[in-house]
Amino acid sequence: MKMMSQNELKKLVGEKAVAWVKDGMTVGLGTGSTVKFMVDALAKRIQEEHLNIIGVVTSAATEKQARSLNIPLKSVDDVEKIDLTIDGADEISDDFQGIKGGGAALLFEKIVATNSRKNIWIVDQSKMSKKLGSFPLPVEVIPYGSKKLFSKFSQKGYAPAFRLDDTGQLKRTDSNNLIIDLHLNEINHPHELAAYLSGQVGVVEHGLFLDLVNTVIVGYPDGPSVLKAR
Ligand SMILES: O=C(CO)[C@H](O)[C@H](O)COP(=O)(O)O
Repeated sequence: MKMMSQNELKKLVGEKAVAWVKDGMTVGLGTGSTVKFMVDALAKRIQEEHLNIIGVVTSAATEKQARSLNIPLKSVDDVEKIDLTIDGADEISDDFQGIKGGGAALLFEKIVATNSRKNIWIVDQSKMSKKLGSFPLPVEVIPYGSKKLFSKFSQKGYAPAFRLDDTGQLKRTDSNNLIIDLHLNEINHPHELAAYLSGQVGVVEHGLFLDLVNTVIVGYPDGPSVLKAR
């Protein structure tokens, strides 16, 4: 069998996922390289099948792509409901908990996901793991007081690192916040950690997406596998 590259696996699941989109739906559009394939495939379906779809984006990057493909868009605040959100993920555990935010879009992604009736994650096989924690956990923080939060995380043994952009400057999110990545290796109690992080003043959001996903589409070299989470 021909080995498929990671990119080919991402394309496979991106194209597969748009089969869940039905005419008339409001669809949350995630962020990242896998979602990019999905948005391309969705635009193609909208055009070829004359579908009436409203997209709700989760980042400036996805907005730019969707607009360039003429996908009609609305803000999360201007739609009554989101039928379905299709997004990528950085790590998914056996029990379908997730880490997201590798693309620094976790805040809008979580707002859209928690306002969606159904959430589908699309990933290549490398994102699946037994237990969460091998992917550094992104925490979005406001700049003021961020060094204090950093010290707290350090004292707790979370091995924090401020995320940098391509030019070596502190990475700014779409909301002009900063990202602290926590190098945890293993997350044994994700709900407890999520509650702790949410309780810290200055933390805007964290990348633990718990009890949120309904369906995961995983790209394997012999084809996509559809897993029902809840
Ligand atoms: O959470 C995200 C962005 O904040 C992405 O969904 C996640 O990083 C996966 O990205 P990719 O499809 O490029 O691997």
